Amino acid sequence: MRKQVILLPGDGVGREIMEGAKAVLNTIAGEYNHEFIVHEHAIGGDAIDRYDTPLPEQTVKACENADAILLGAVGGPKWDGMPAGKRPEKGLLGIRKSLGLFANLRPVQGFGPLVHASPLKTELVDGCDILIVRELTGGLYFGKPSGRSADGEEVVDTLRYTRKEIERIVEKGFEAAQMRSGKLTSVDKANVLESSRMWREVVEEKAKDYPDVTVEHQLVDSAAMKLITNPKQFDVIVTENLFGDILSDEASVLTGSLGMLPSASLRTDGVGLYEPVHGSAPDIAGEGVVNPLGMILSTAMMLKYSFGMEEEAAEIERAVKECLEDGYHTRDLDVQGGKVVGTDEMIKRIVENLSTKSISNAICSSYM
Ligand SMILES: NC(=O)c1ccc[n+]([C@@H]2O[C@H](COP(=O)([O-])OP(=O)(O)OC[C@H]3O[C@@H](n4cnc5c(N)ncnc54)[C@H](O)[C@@H]3O)[C@@H](O)[C@H]2O)c1
Ligand SMILES: CC(C)[C@H](C(=O)O)[C@@H](O)C(=O)O
Ligand SMILES: [Mg+2]
Repeated sequence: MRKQVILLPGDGVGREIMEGAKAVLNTIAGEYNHEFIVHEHAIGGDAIDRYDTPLPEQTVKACENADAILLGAVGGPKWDGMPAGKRPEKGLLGIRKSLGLFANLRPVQGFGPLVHASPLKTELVDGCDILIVRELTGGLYFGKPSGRSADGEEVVDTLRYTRKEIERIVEKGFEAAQMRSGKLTSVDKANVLESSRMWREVVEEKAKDYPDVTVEHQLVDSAAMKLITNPKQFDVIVTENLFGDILSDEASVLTGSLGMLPSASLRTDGVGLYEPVHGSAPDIAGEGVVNPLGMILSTAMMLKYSFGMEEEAAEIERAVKECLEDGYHTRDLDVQGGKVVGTDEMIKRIVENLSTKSISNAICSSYM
């Protein structure tokens, strides 16, 4: 297969982890006789520095014409004082919105040595397999009005959803639950927010179309507590934009590191943007210690969801798993008895593992 992939390394550790994605794509291309035509474009702070905007027109055009997009991370203290429209994060929100990528899938799995890396008790984490389905192009992130009054003494952000926007993401949640264990937890704040009350209504209506799925509603505050006290009660969680953002970082604790989580941002056709859940990690950028696995697993998700390359994706997941089982990990993972290696060494080991194909033992095959 021949596929066009746009790389958006972005800021901070973004460029370091993108090396992992590139190395893995190169290896898969060689092993399976694919051709990945990659072009790099600017986004975030990098784009502000070079083009005075976090989302240059040429970046949007290239992404619109691509088969899929890989993104590292955006943001950092260098751009913290920028006005709202010129913050690096605007570039990320802008590309999600302009491509209509409303469905954000964030799988969380405690597997292999990761169950010991988590600060939670092993028996709580062992076997955890959760998919967070986060709405990505609505809610507080995009509602108007948003801003400050002229005297600077009042601020407003608007939480807005249309019924249609809720319906399409809730459907994704049901579809995912149907393909997995058949359990869907819808997370909202229906005791306070009108948007959440409509969300609940939509979930109830849609439930009639999916009689094989068991639905549960949870309020976001107690759901956040249960996520780390009894995580195995969850399979698919469907929730709105901001709740999904917060719950996914929290859920990363189950894996021992925020650096482990991949994500896919999708719409109804095959085009997607794939990025790790973590940010630009300015505190460790440039040190060569960042965990590249969230980015590498995001690359696997791209192969699976955008290109239908199930076997290739499973190979990457196997290589990651085996590398961790062999004891190699970056320093963010607190695995007793393991060997701490830097980012480059971790990438090198994954590539070596990939080149020695063995029976597939996918860790992420049940994403959706
Ligand atoms: N998708 C994105 O581009 C994205 C996501 C989240 C945050 N951000 C941006 O990143 C910047 C920093 O935000 P933050 O510090 O709150 O969150 P962060 O996710 O960048 O970092 C949080 C903590 O986790 C650690 N960490 C994150 N990823 C890691 C990895 N792969 N390996 C090892 N350690 C890792 C960091 O060192 C830091 O201590 C902000 O500008 C924020 O807006 C961007
Ligand atoms: C950087 C920021 C805009 C982004 C979000 O809030 O969506 C990030 O935290 C994420 O989780 O992808
Ligand atoms: Mg986030």
